[in-house]
Amino acid sequence: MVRDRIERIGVVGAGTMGSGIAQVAATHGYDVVMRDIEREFVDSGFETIDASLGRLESRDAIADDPETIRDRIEGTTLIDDLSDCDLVVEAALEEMDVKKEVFADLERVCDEDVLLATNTSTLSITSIASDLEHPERVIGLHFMNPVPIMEGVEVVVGEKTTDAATELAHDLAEELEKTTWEADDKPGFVTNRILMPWINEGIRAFDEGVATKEDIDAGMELGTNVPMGPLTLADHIGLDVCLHASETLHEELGDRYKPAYLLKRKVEAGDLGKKTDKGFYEYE
Ligand SMILES: NC(=O)c1ccc[n+]([C@@H]2O[C@H](COP(=O)([O-])OP(=O)(O)OC[C@H]3O[C@@H](n4cnc5c(N)ncnc54)[C@H](O)[C@@H]3O)[C@@H](O)[C@H]2O)c1
Repeated sequence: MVRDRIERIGVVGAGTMGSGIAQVAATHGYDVVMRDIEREFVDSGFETIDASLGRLESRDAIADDPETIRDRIEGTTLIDDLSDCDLVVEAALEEMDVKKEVFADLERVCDEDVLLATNTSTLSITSIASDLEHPERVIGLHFMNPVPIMEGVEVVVGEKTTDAATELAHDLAEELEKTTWEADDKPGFVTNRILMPWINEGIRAFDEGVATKEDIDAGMELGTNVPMGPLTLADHIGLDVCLHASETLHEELGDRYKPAYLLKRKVEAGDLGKKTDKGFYEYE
């Protein structure tokens, strides 16, 4: 059973992602409790939120004024202040020990029917929930950076996650005007499994002198129609976050840089994509 009447949302971590999630939830009328371990991190989260709301207001992109939205967010350093939340999203450091500790604390302070979501980029939802009494209400709710701007949210379903928890995660993301897709609890899910080798290859190409960093980014932007090249995107994500994600994937998946077997096979079969009307998709 998960509670589906959501009024108050807890956010653990007030960094890049946590502050963004708190902001988006408050923008959509939810009361939010944003928790970090030190007051200075909570304050810095509020600074990020103020700056972002200011930019959005100047573009007429928010319905309420920034102050009204900000007033819906309560900052705290105490985990117990999350006890009256109807749902919690964890966005603390990308380290298994930290996540496990946070979820053990959440299980202690939150009611049994409260959905506990993690914003992890690569760590296993099943592992994060493995020491809990109620792993069935743990799910991945993987927001993208910057949260107020990016439309997509990846819902990651752990071994023990119930259908009701999965449905609620999709519903909440949609309430926040996001569009979801679902991934199984496999390393890197959909996004980072594919994105991280791409970013690492961009970094290697730069290091090996294939082109300047500007030309690598321009090549990928103009040549493949992505909005940002790998080096610019890595800077936006945070190089530490990229490193953690890459290390997890490396540990779990090994060498992912060889061409995929299915790619070779499709080429040999003459299924070259749009130009032959068939690649991974079919075209008219
Ligand atoms: N940065 C991205 O582009 C991005 C994108 C998607 C998902 N993520 C994931 O989101 C999570 C957060 O990433 P981020 O970029 O916001 O990191 P960040 O370093 O900006 O923020 C993390 C915050 O968590 C706080 N924290 C650490 N331990 C805590 C605890 N026990 N309780 C409460 N707060 C604690 C830190 O003090 C820090 O303020 C990670 O799991 C990351 O992999 C990041």
